Amino acid sequence: MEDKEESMKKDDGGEDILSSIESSSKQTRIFKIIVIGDSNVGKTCLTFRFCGGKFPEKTEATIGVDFREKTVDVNGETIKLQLWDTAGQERFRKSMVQHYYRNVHAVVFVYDMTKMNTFEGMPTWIEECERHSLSPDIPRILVGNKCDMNQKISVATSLAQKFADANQMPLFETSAKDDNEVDNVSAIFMTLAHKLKSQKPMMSNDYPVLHKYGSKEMKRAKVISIGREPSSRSAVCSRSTATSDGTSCSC
Ligand SMILES: Nc1nc2c(ncn2[C@@H]2O[C@H](COP(=O)(O)OP(=O)(O)OP(=O)(O)O)[C@@H](O)[C@H]2O)c(=O)[nH]1
Repeated sequence: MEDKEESMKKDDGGEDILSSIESSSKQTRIFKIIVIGDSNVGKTCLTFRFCGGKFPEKTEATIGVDFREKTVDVNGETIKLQLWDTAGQERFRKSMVQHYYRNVHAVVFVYDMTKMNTFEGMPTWIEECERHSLSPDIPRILVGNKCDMNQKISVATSLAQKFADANQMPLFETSAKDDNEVDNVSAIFMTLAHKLKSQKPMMSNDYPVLHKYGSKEMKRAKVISIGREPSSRSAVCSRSTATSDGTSCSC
């Protein structure tokens, strides 16, 4: 004879309830990572490379924020990284800045290895984080981008490493453009994912910002062209590398 409880499950939809309780307890954790730095350093290209797997053929200056997500596996747990690719240009940031810094779990600071002024701007970006009350304890990573342009590098690794050490963050030197650097680009975000895994969860239905500034609003906030052409340079990075544990070395 069929067990009474078992028959109730089937008759009154008990099985569905049980499985929905089970699946909600396994909800994917979501972590918000902001990517900041001066205009033109390659923030959009880095996030696109990580989430879309390739270098975008054409990019335009970001207005407000652009938004990408990637689901990754960290030691058997599926977590979602929500990347906020912010505008570098002051005039395109103003109205959105408050939103960037809300509920942030990690920060990626990006400079262009061929432009010293973008590296010199790093303290200002750190100060902006502090001004918006970001805890100094949240994981942060310093990224030197465009290492493929090895003839034009103006920010020495030793200098960047010193700055990274002084600010207690790992340094990655990489290229969003160079296909050989794809693993290093992933390593930036996977390093953060590993650090974040041990942190307090943010469940998908606890996260209104995802919906408000996600799919809908982000599409609207997307970019207009200011006529920037994609770079025509192509080079093989012989310079640097980053490893998944967040270290950086010169080769
Ligand atoms: N050579 C080279 N060019 C790159 C690399 N990453 C980005 N670029 C180029 O740099 C320019 C700016 O890239 P974006 O990703 O739009 O820069 P951004 O930091 O998002 O700029 P804003 O949206 O204005 O803040 C584009 O022409 C890209 O093609 C790289 O790794 N190597």
